[in-house]
Amino acid sequence: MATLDLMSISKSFGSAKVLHDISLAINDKEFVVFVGPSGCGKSTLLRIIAGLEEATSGQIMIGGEDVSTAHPVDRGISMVFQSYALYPHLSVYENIAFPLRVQKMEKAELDARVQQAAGILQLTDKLQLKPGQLSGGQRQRVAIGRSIVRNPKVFLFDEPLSNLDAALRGDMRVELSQLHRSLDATMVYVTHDQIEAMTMADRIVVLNGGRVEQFGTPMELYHHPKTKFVAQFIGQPNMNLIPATVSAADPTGVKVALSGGHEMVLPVDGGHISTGDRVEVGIRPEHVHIGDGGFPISVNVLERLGGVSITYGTVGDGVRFCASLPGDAQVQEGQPLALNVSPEDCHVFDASGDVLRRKAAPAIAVNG
Ligand SMILES: Nc1ncnc2c1ncn2[C@@H]1O[C@H](COP(=O)(O)OP(=O)(O)OP(=O)(O)O)[C@@H](O)[C@H]1O
Repeated sequence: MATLDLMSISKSFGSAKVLHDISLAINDKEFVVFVGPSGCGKSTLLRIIAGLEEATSGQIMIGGEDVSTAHPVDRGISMVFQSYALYPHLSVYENIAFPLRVQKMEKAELDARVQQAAGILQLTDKLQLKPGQLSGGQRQRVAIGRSIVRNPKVFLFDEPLSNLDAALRGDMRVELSQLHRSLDATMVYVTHDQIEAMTMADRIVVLNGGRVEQFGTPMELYHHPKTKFVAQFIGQPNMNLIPATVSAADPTGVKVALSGGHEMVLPVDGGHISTGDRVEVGIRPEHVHIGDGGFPISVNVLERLGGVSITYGTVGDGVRFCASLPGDAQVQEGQPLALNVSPEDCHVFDASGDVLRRKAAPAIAVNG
């Protein structure tokens, strides 16, 4: 069992506190992605798990065993870095075999493990080449191979795809997901790319300023973001945020006037807000459709991508708005448009950026 438990991990560099009381319980065989903007502490947290950095306080358990003070090689982890860190003068075979040579593993066992890793990573016919003769994606696979042969309890990946071009990154995302399935291993993966997080993770940890904003499945984060930060970080194109003023609120719903005056009743818990409060209404670009009675948007730029038409414009007092409409949508640059959205698809954020809990039942009181 390779569970990974982080218990109240904090980290300071001098007087700068970069991780604040992080607790996470990662399941055996789970693929967890740490995602967040530059400087939010993702790499530091991964390095603390690896034992390359010491936590200021807190505990790390791998497979139920406290490894907080264990040496990196004794933690049962293996880390793949952004820079592949291959030895240029050694063959692919010797690069993959390297950690086993250090362990002085017996030759037959070593060869079996290298051949098995090479098979999984489709490197069997590349074993005699030098890293300089490989593509970027193949080099990263060699680095992963070196990780696999050690049979770790937990794989750690620190932005392993960021040196690859976009097309190759897409291919490698699929390969890594397949690798996770075939190895059935616990994996923790750091990236600032929300698409990598959404496509590969069983669960995502969104970090912001050294704190966990939310920990959940990709779809939980997409459908039920707890904060404005998560809402805007997850989903492509980004969620729109329209400033609005509350005209009625109670625990069953809120009535708001969007910037520009369009009124909506939204089924969220307005128990702690009052008439006159300023909120923001979050609407995903893919949740709007053209229709009478909707809120008006003036269209500035239209990108016809074939299947969809990405429509950029403004709402109310110049609030930028992006709509993802059907490829053949009747839209023209410079023309006004009315967009409808189902109230159930709207998110409402209070002044501190926290979401107002959505109600399962339709709003009654403020509807009446
Ligand atoms: N050795 C160090 N000494 C001092 N400050 C550090 C050190 N390592 C990291 N930091 C600081 O800790 C914070 C978190 O850094 P970290 O590298 O973990 O962020 P990150 O989320 O991985 O960012 P990126 O995506 O840019 O790599 C940053 O403010 C960084 O400047």
